[in-house]
Amino acid sequence: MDTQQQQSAIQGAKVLMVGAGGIGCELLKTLALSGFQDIHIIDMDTIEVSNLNRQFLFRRSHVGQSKAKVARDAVLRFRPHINIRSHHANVKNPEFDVDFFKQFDVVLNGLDNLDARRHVNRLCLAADVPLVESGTTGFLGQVTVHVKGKTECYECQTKPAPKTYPVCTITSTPTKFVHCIVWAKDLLFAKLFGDKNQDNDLNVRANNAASSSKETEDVFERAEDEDIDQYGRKIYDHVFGYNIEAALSNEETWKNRRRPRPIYSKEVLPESMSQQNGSTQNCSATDDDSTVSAMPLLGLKNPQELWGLTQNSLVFMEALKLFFAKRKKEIGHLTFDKDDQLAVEFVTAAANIRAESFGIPLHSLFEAKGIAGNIVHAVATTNAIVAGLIVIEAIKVLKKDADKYRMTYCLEHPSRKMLLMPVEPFEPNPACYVCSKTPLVLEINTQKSKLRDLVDKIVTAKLGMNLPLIMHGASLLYEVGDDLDDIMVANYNANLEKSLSELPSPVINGSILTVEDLQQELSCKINVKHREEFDEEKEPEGMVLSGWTQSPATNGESASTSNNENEKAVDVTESSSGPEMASKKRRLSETQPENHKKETENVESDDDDLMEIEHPVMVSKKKKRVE
Ligand SMILES: Nc1ncnc2c1ncn2[C@@H]1O[C@H](COP(=O)(O)OP(=O)(O)OP(=O)(O)O)[C@@H](O)[C@H]1O
Ligand SMILES: [Zn+2]
Repeated sequence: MDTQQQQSAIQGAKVLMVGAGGIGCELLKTLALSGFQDIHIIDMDTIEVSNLNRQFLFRRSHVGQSKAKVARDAVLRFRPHINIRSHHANVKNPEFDVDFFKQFDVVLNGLDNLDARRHVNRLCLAADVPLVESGTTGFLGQVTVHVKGKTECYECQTKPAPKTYPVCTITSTPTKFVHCIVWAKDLLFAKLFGDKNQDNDLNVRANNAASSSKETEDVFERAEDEDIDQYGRKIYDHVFGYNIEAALSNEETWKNRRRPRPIYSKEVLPESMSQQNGSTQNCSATDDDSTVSAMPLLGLKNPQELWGLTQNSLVFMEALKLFFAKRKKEIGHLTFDKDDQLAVEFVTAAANIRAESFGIPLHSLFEAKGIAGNIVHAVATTNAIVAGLIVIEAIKVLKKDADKYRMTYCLEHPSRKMLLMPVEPFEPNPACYVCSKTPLVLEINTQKSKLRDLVDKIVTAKLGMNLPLIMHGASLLYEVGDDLDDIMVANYNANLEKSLSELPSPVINGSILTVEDLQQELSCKINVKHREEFDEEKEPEGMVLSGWTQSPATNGESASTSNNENEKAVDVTESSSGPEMASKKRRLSETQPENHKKETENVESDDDDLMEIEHPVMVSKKKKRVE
């Protein structure tokens, strides 16, 4: 195809871009400059100050406005005659159904979360529209191409589960700062300011459980007339003092571990907090409650500075008071948000006090925020490179140049002098439940587990279904939708509370469930296996879903790259702790079988196990796409 034909393919194409953030801004600009003329953008977010350093289509005056709309307007200024439509909405909304997707020639993802990526993958499969998927994490990035029936879909390869920590490490025996952060944000912050009804393992208790000074259930409740300073000290003493003492009384735990030190407020805080320069009373009446912060009240300016125990204790108290004084209405509904300054201050301080107690090095607010928010600082250049690669692949897709499709990985360290590693796409995984409709196996205690557990932990969390429907034989057990009448809703709600074996159509060992999402046009079968016991640490969900494996046929085979210099192949494996590639294996492709050469390189991973990020997934790439 000559340049003229390529240009007309570009000009005639209708493109959907999902996400107008770091990658999206670059992508929209590159699409417009490459000659694309009909572009839809979906983004659900508004612009934040923290976006401005890299999302260059946005200015300070746009803060609070729709990303999709502002991005559109910015590009129309230098390409006024092209057609750009913006949708300030969640791509999971029902209006973006299969018919909506069918109008596009290609869909380009610039998203930042697995959930939305999976949803778009399913709609692209259902609408039979090619998808170019992307992601970046710092210096790492990737662009992959997914064409139904020809290449693997986005979900053909299992994604590494987010990093989790054993409950007892978090509640009783932290050894790293990240453990203290998880405790401060998921347990303490959630207990104080989040939904009170949620289960919470906050209370560290000795096995005899007798030594906690108070009825733990009551400690976190603040009585109407309770003085806020008293309340703050009570929480402080409970979580950093009594609970540590209670834990210490369990001698077994500390046989081979460093013993933590209980810390009480009277050791570190002045008798009266009003003696300090910080006090909520000093807050000016004009303060915007949503941006309220403890740091300025305590004369703390530099987020990169390391605070000592006393400063952390003061921040802890001050932040807690500010939540009650300024953000009372939100208490009971808050979840930790890395962009919520007061929440970050509270979590940093609490994590540091706990770290001090356990002899773990303290961290600055800046560092703590990065850990708590799973932040890997974005690199604008990686986004720009990835956006360019997306457009290159989109053009190949439009030209139907299937043999030229490439998945490209941006590496942090050169490998054979290359920072961009192109790999041929692979064929669909026959064991993929999304594109190959392979049945799944669920091991579950059918007598104890409720339908609600199945819906929450498997259908929603694992299978990523938005509007699920669950059937057993001809019996409809559960469905979600707007058009259900009251009787149906009541029936389904009643079913949710029943154990699987008590359902109107009992689900027992050997039962086969059909789970569907009508919006995603996805249906899969689940073979149920009854199992009595689950390992609390290793299988905390109390059920195990399997059957969705890497394609067995793909193991050990190589893939050729586009770089014909040596026809190399890459086998990129992600480290369990994050996006760093633990090892990269390259070998000569099938085109040079007599020379099968294998080498492994280690790429240094300089991060610890601190992230649970949703990031580009670098997995083993093994089998060539069917031509
Ligand atoms: N379900 C969704 N529907 C529509 N847009 C989405 C959805 N999920 C994520 N996005 C958008 O994808 C974009 C991802 O961009 P990016 O990774 O740069 O994140 P960000 O939120 O802009 O930045 P940061 O997370 O670093 O503060 C965001 O603008 C976000 O609103
Ligand atoms: Zn698949």
